[in-house]
Amino acid sequence: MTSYQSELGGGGNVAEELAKGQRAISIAEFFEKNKHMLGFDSGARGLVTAVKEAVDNALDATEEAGILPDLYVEIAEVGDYYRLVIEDNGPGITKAQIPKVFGKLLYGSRFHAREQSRGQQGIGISAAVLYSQLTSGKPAKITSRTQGDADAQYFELIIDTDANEPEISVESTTSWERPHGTRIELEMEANMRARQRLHDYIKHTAVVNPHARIEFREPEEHLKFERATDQLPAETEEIRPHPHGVELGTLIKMLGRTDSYSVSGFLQSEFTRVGQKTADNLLESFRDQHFGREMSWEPPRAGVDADVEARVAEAVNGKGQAATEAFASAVADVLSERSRVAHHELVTVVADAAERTAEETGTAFGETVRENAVAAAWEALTADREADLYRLVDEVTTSRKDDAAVEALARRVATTFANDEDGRDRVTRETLAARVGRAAERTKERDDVSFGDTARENVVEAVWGVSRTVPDDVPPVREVAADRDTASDLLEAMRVTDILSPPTDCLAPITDELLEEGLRKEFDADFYAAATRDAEVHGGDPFVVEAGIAYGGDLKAEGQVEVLRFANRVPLVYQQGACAITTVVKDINWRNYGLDQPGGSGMPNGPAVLMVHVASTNVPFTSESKDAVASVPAIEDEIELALREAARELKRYLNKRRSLERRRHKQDVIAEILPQMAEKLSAVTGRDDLVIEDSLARIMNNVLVEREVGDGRVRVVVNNYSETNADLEVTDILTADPGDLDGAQVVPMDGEWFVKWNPTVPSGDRAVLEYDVNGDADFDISVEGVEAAKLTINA
Ligand SMILES: Nc1ncnc2c1ncn2[C@@H]1O[C@H](COP(=O)(O)OP(=O)(O)OP(=O)(O)O)[C@@H](O)[C@H]1O
Repeated sequence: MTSYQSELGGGGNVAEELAKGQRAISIAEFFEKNKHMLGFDSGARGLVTAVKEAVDNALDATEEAGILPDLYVEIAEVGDYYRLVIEDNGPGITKAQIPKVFGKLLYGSRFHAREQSRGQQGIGISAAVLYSQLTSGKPAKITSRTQGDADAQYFELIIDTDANEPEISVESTTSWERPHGTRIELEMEANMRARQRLHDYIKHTAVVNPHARIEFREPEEHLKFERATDQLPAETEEIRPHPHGVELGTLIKMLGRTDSYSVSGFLQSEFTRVGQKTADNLLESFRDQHFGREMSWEPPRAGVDADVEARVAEAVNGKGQAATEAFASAVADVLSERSRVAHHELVTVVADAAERTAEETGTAFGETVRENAVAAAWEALTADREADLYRLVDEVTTSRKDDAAVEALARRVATTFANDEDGRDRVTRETLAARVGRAAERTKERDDVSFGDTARENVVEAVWGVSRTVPDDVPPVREVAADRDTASDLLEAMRVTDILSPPTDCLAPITDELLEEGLRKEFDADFYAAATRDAEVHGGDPFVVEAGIAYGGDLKAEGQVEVLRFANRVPLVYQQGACAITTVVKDINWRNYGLDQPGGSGMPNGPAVLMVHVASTNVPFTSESKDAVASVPAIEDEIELALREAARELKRYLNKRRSLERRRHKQDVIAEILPQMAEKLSAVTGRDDLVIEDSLARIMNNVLVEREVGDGRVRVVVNNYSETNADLEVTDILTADPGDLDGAQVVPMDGEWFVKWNPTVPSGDRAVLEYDVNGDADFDISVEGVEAAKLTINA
């Protein structure tokens, strides 16, 4: 580093020297030096990232255009470099846009759109171009043809990193066999050390995009993933942000930009799920946050010392006795009917009484008289705050509390209202909690009685519950935007108001069925389960988490389970350890769900694959390379819930499997002992051999199916020794025609007859299924509706 220290004593101006070297840095220059941030840290990884960026874009573009994707990905060695070609059958890119899309970082169509897409920042493919030009010095070659165009456009370009602008070397038209789509050719320094990851990425992309056809050719292998469905993922709609989870800075920015004058209009036009009713609720909460609520008090009973009527009458001057009395009694009458009255309610009561009295007596009660009347009545209402608060506190604190202590606490809280200069007994919830807290501390110090957190919270809740939201007008948008505290009050109101979950038509989850289907296609296991959660919100963006589990079968039994991570249908290949999905997997106690987990935390072991998909209009990644989901608590919670949902099914399956295994073991033991006992018994008693199948089925509480054949009559006898009713499907396959049968379905097929019954056999009961056959016949029976381990067939 250049040192200016020696110059300090010489009167030189270091800041000015430094200023000479200070200049703006273009984003392209920045990433040229920091390519690892975009996932281009090595040749092996660079290749995976470039493929990923181009394939993600191709899938986004085709889906957006409603086209079933047909992709071709080729990696070939050319001299010292690798050439990467990616072709899609998407809508193509217009001639004017091609240079910017590929030759300018941070240029794209998705950054400002609240809609689920693989691309987010407009940096991916231009970063691949940058990496290729840096390592090979060769330009990117782009061919693109839009629908209906006779020719395709062809460009060769690099990025001018000083300016972050495209530098075009070739611009022409060309013919191309694809009627529409885009072809990208990049040459780069690379290697195939990450072959497995590359294969995994393509394979898993095919799994979660069953509507795509992907052909993948690399130096050693040529793979084709045919499409499994012609169904495109549900079309997504762009949405506005959801009020839950928006951050303060964003809110202030939105307030500054909106054309709305009123906060209600702003909320309704800028956010999703806010209609008139929700906006009203939200404003009510905003008022509570911003102005505080007004405490309401029980009106004094008529005739007592604080008589409202007398006080009001006293406060009125010069209106004549009759009118004054009529007015005072009108006020007192209405108040006496109310259980509680807050200051602004009193103002209305007085105004109404004034209007009515004026109509009846012809005497007008102007502003000053009304104000005096309000002040007088308010004095009467608040004359004994202490007694009122005592009743509230007493109701919500345990009966074990000493009466004097409750009184002391009530008195202290009452004093805070009395001392408040506002005079309307207005208080925010936060201030109220602080006041109750202080009063409780005092009561502890002075009276040695403690009110714990719960008691304090109950008192706050009781007071807040009887306090009234004020009718004041909320400030207009421009005032909210100009004051950080007011904006923060609005934000808090947005957070606490119940608002319908965001619409999910901006998201395209895989769905639990397809997720399970995908796992089945990919993994040979014994058990599969999947769960899709309802949409939630983070930072104003909706998201859905899905999880799937495959277990057993051919899955590797030793070592840790495999975790497949997906974000917006894109497999995440790198940085597993830094991903919120991994963290959540490790934090779950998998022993509860029947998986082995040394030490009770960390990655579980065993023959299982865990799959998690996070779909959102804005997936928060840990870095620009989009390899790992960031630790956002709302998302982590949903990942956990989705995994647990699927894991509960795994647990049920494993429990059942274990109990069946135990049963099978018991049955094996009995099956071994029983014949020996029967033999001994026959020998001792000298009787014929005993039929033991029946006994075995009875001991094991099985369903026993036996066949008896005699004189052309076939009897299939079903004995249900189990403890539950059995809904069975019994199919007898025979080599002779049984003719038409009552209660059974007969289907002839290739010289065989399938006779099918659907009997329901109650627990402890039996069913007899009969038919006739002519001549000899072979039989083969199959029974569905009861697990193999609980079935004994003797037929
Ligand atoms: N194959 C393609 N067909 C049509 N349009 C494309 C294609 N590839 C890229 N685009 C357009 O170019 C834009 C920029 O792509 P880029 O990969 O740089 O960013 P992105 O996909 O929007 O976001 P991210 O940086 O997260 O990948 C896209 O938003 C899209 O509009």
